[in-house]
Order: sequence, then structure tokens, then C-alpha cells
Amino acid sequence: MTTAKLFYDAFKTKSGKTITIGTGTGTKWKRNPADKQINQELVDQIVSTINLGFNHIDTAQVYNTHEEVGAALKKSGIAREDLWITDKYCPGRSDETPTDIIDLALEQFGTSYIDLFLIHHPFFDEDNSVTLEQAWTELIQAKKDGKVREIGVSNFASVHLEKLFAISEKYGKEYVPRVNQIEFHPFLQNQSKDIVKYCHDHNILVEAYSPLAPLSRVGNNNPLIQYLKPLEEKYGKTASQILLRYTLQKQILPITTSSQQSRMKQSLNIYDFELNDAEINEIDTIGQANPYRAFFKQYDHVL
Ligand SMILES: NC(=O)C1=CN([C@@H]2O[C@H](COP(=O)(O)OP(=O)(O)OC[C@H]3O[C@@H](n4cnc5c(N)ncnc54)[C@H](OP(=O)(O)O)[C@@H]3O)[C@@H](O)[C@H]2O)C=CC1
Ligand SMILES: O=C1Nc2ccccc2C1=O
Repeated sequence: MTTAKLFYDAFKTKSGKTITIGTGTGTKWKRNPADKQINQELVDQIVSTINLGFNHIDTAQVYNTHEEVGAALKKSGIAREDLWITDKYCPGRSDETPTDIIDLALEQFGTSYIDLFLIHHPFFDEDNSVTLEQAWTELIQAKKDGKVREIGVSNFASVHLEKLFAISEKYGKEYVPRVNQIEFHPFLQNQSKDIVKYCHDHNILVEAYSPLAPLSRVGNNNPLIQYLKPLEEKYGKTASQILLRYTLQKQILPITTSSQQSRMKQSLNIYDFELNDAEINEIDTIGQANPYRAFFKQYDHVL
């Protein structure tokens, strides 16, 4: 095991297994709520990724993929305590509270607890029936009740996290935000101002969604992909493996997905090589010269 793996060692499945990088059930897998049929392709994709060795599944209220996750758990036969399931409450989506969403998700997963529960984003409008304060207090209560093992957020900037720390103070240090899941890749090294350093300084695990954006969203002919070509040969790895490895070396845990099993298999095979400092610095430099943001574009203007 390399040292890069150790930074998230505090996060283990209930049975004590170190978690793998995450397999996502959002983005290409999101199901339209009008579509009442379970997506069998996603069920099979989750089962295959579990069989490949993934033990970390990422879902959310807004993906409408809880039922697929539940069906895959059953079909795979994996013990619940050997898996890490992350779920998220989406502000402004409906009048349902985080507690309502957690209770429904537990039924849909067919489990008695969720490993990590996040607030999906910090953009609570004034007319939302649930405020940020209420949502966070409900997550704290869910942890006290044993319905969730860890609590955290997604797409939060430091100003939002400061508000949560102020609320958590009343409850004790086990009720602080433990994770911030943000967009991260070389072309977006900080979703909001200095957020990665802020999280690391506050002992918050950073998770990266869209870690492959330079490959999958920007077009293959960009300068970063050109730079990675000789590294693919040097390390005997694909560009996607190098991007995932870069993420890990930044002490950030990637969440990825693919409909191709060969790609999912490759994604787990990133622990046996190490980019050197000059290579990391060059990826940083090329990335900073080519900014790209796929989600939450309001951060371009606000923070
Ligand atoms: N908290 C939040 O706000 C957000 C959370 N997420 C979570 O993160 C997960 C992952 O996000 P996502 O943006 O999909 O992550 P990635 O950056 O890993 O992109 C995955 C996409 O890249 C493609 N891909 C995979 N491997 C390669 C390759 N070698 N070459 C070219 N393309 C490749 C896949 O397509 P193919 O199937 O063809 O391989 C897939 O469409 C989501 O499913 C969701 O769970 C995502 C967005 C926002
Ligand atoms: O998977 C996702 N797709 C999205 C699109 C917009 C905002 C959040 C998300 C996700 O989490």
C-alpha cells in the first residue's frame, strides 16, 4: 500500500475495511423520476463493480438511483458491513426534510444505516421550507440515532462550512462535517476559494467528483492529455489512471464511473505507481492555464 492511500484511512466500512475510490450512480446514471422502471443496466453495473472490488457507492436523492443500489446489494450478496454507501439530501428539491429522505433511502436500500450522508449543495433559497441550519441539525440527529455513521457536505465553500462548525459546537466534535465532495480535476483545482486547503486544515476529507473531466468532458485534444501521453508509456497506465492517481496524490478521494467494466477495473489499479513532484507540478500548471468547471457555475461569480 502506498502512503497516498493512508489519508482516508479513518473512513472504514462497518466491518473495518478501508474504502476504495467511489463508484458513482449520478451523472450518466441519473433516472428521470417520471421513469418508474428500475434501471437494470445500472443494477448490473453496480454488481459488476462490487465484484471487481469496489466497496464504495455514491448516490443521492436527486439521482433517483436508490432502488438500483438496493437491488444491486441484494443481487451481489455482499455483506452490508463490507460496503460504504454515501447518500445526499438535495435542498429545495421538495418539502421533504433530510430525515424524510434518510428514512425513505433506508427502505429503498433495504439497510438499517447509511455510511455517509451529505447535504448536496449549500444553495438554500429563502423560500426553501428547510433551512441550512435545520438540515444540518437533522443530519446531527440522524447520526445520534445511528441511521447514518458520518455526516458531511458537497459543493460547500469555506463560508458555508464555517456556519456548520458554529452549529456543531453545541453537539461535540463527532458531529462536525467530515467530508466535502466537490468537483476536482486539474482544470478545477479549487471549486471555491482555497477550499482544498481549508478542508485539509479542518480535517475534512475531500472527495473529487468528475476527476476525469479533462478526458471525458473537455475533448481529447487538450494540452493536458497531450502532456499525459509520454507518462502513459512511462508508467504503463492510461490517462484516466494517471488522473485518478493525481487526485489521490492531492489527498483527495475520487468518485468515478463508467459503463465499461474494463475502465472500472483500470480505475482500481492506481496504487502501484507514483507521479513525481515535477509531473504533479506540470499537471497543476497546465490545469491552471485551462480552467473548466462542469457544475455549480455560480461559483465563477460568487466566490
Ligand atoms: N456531489 C455532486 O454535486 C456531484 C457528484 N457526482 C458524483 O460523482 C460521480 C462521478 O462523476 P462523473 O463526472 O461521471 O465522473 P468522471 O470524471 O469519472 O467521468 C465519468 C465519465 O467519464 C467517462 N470515462 C471513464 N473512463 C474514461 C476514459 N478512460 N476515457 C474517456 N472517458 C472515460 C465515462 O464514460 P463511459 O461510460 O463511456 O466510460 C463517464 O461518462 C457521479 O456519478 C456522482 O455519483 C457527480 C457530479 C456532481
Ligand atoms: O450527478 C450529478 N449530476 C448533477 C448535475 C447538477 C448538480 C449536481 C449533480 C450531481 O450530483
